[in-house]
Amino acid sequence: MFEKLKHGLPGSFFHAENGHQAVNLHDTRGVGIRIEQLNKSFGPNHVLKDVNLEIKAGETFSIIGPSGTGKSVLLKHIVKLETPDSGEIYIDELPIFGEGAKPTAHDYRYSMVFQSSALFNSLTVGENVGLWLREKRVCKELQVREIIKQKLEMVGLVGKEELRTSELSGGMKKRVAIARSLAMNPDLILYDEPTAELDPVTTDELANTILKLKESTRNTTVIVTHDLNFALYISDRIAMMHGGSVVEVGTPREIKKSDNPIVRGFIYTTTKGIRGE
Ligand SMILES: Nc1ncnc2c1ncn2[C@@H]1O[C@H](COP(=O)(O)OP(=O)(O)OP(=O)(O)O)[C@@H](O)[C@H]1O
Repeated sequence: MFEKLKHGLPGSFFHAENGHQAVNLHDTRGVGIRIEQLNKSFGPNHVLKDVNLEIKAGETFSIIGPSGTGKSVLLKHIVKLETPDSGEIYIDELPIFGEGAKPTAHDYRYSMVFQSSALFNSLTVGENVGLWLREKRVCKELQVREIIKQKLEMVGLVGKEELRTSELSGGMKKRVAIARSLAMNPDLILYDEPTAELDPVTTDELANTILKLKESTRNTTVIVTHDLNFALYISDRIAMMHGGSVVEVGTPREIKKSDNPIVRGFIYTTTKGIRGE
């Protein structure tokens, strides 16, 4: 069954660079990301305009901004689902694109939690979480089961292994998608609009889940969201994108106090006038 599924995986939601090496399922480290002068156009649409950004190892970093401003496109470049027209991304100081980029030089694992959760409805919760482990045959079945249990516990879904994903609420699906991403102990985890389609209570629960995960993992977390309150609550630092460029970077406190009119306008429209402290 998993051989079949391998060909149907929707995008690279988990990936190990230097995949020929033995997978260490225990240690997690954060990776540092440096984005330099990144440009990307789709036909006449110049989406990313000289984007520069530095994300520190172990940070929870959110990229916020209005719809259509290039946040998801930027995220896709970090996981190489898109290739830039110019510029470079360095992960732990090693380039991932242009000349000098050697996939074998990288030894980090990354996974992405998509907006849609991208779960297999025909599989149970446990089977979805264990998919990568079984596909890559990284450990024995007994250990796979232990890891599934452990990761479900980490996202607050104890004892839900046998449920079909079609039976779950949107918030639970999101948690399963996170547990599945955690199964490989990623050094870098990326979320694309994690709160989309979630109600305020479920959004709050998800925020607390992500915060709690940071107590037990050392990975770097990058989140794309237009949900300002969510970003302010969970992030170490936030970048604001506008019109394809990064217009401000700072801690939640700095963002709330920013004098940048674009940031102020975004805060005003998304919080209906709640001003920074
Ligand atoms: N594969 C693609 N081909 C053509 N245009 C694309 C492609 N991917 C993204 N775009 C365009 O790039 C622009 C930025 O899209 P992106 O998805 O990054 O926006 P966003 O800031 O994440 O907003 P949203 O939250 O609405 O997705 C949009 O104009 C979009 O239509």
